[in-house]
Amino acid sequence: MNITAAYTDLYQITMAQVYFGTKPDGRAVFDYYFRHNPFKSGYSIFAGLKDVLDILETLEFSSSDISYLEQKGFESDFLEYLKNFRFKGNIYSSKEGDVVFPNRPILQVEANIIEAQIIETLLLNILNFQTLIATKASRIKFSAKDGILLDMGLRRAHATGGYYASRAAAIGGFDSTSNVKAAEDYDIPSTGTMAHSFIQSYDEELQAFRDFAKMRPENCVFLIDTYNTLKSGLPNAITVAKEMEKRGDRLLGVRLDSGDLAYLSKKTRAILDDANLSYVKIVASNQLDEYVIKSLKEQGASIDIFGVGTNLVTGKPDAALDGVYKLAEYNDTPRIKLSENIIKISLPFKKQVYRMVDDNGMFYGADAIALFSEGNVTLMEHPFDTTKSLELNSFKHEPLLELVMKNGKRVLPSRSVTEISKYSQSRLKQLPNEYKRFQNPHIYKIGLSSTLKKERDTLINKHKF
Ligand SMILES: Nc1ncnc2c1ncn2[C@@H]1O[C@H](COP(=O)(O)OP(=O)(O)OP(=O)(O)O)[C@@H](O)[C@H]1O
Ligand SMILES: O=P(O)(O)OC[C@H]1O[C@H](OP(=O)(O)OP(=O)(O)O)[C@H](O)[C@@H]1O
Ligand SMILES: O=C(O)c1cccnc1
Repeated sequence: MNITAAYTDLYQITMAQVYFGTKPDGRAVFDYYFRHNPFKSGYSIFAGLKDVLDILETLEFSSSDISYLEQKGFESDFLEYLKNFRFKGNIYSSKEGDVVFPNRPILQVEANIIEAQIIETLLLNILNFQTLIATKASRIKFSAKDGILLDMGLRRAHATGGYYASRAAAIGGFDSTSNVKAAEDYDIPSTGTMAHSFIQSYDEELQAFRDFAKMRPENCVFLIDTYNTLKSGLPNAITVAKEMEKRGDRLLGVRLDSGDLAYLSKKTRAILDDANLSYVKIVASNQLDEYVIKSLKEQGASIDIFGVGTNLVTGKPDAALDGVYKLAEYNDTPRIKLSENIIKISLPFKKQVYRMVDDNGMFYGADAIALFSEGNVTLMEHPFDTTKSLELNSFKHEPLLELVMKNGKRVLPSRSVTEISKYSQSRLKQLPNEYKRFQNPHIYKIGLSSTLKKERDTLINKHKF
């Protein structure tokens, strides 16, 4: 997608002009984090990093952006600066695909304050959306278990968001997408079946299947619910599957898109098996989500492949991830944002986050945040409850934030969607099941090093009225 530096909120540019006029060399550290897991989930899957880094490496204001800002009254010396604008900062980030939790830095930007401010909106826009959809996809994968997952959502996505949704779905565990552009650009497997319109355009359903099977025998899947699933679609599919066998072809599957998917899939499986077509797979679609798929599994539905659209790409029922970008340090001095709501008080300083891993390689259920300069952490304190703390000496400490961009250039090669997805699955295996259940999942602990907590409390007291 062609994104220029004007892909931001106006107030970022307005603030940037003031910085330009008063402290053009200021250095800032900003934290990206979110406050709640979406979908009442016990975890989230971090996604969108590659797109952010790709965009930042070449981000510029176009000449038409500059003309527009000129009309808005921005001053000429500032516009000259914007003409040569480049992001030249450093980024420390969690790995894309990692399992992440609320209220701990997932990514930190360390840059000139003007640059760090201008990129805020695009960074939030991409990370919040992809993390939301990757988390949804991962929950659907959790329900589908070994079932294959197809993303069919582009038509129902929020306009061009469908492009990033398909990438995020693949990171969260989807096996392929119907979205040709996303598949092409991100090297995601693409697949597809057929629409009702194709069958409706023929006088006879049987002829529709015959033509399709002759011209597109590879990975051929018949949609069998246009007129009557068990009385018309399935018998016609079986007739054509037998004709395909005579030509040395094999029907890949049939798709159910309405009705009781548990009942129809079991009946369809039995009838296909009776016809010696046990290799023909059953695809199901129709407003599926993690709960419907879980229920279908519990009912013993015979579904090999789940096609999911609307509920995946819109992140239903949660419209957005509440990710924020907060100033933590300015010119090497710590900064804080206070709030009456203690969960909204930001954390000062450049930081590192350590994940506690037990002897079996499983996550213990605690991430500890420390000053970057501390180097490690031995005791983690509850952010506000003084009676709660955790000794960390018995765990392996995994630092989660790594330098991914230095002076505006990537320092690590970008990974393919397949690699990120595999990494995500392996990290989810390390997360104990109690954090993955849908109802009242265990709450993963986030704590502060004693030094960070003390420094934060000093700042709270300094700014308290
Ligand atoms: N056995 C089942 N258990 C739980 N949910 C199911 C089952 N079968 C289907 N569903 C889900 O129930 C919903 C049924 O949708 P709906 O009421 O629109 O019926 P429909 O069969 O799609 O009718 P239409 O012919 O209008 O498409 C869908 O979300 C579908 O995935
Ligand atoms: O239900 P979703 O999870 O959003 O999955 C995508 C839906 O989109 C298609 O229907 P549509 O009616 O748009 O076209 P069709 O004629 O191909 O069925 C497909 O048949 C699915 O039902
Ligand atoms: O390939 C399919 O079956 C498909 C693709 C998009 C939407 N609905 C179905």
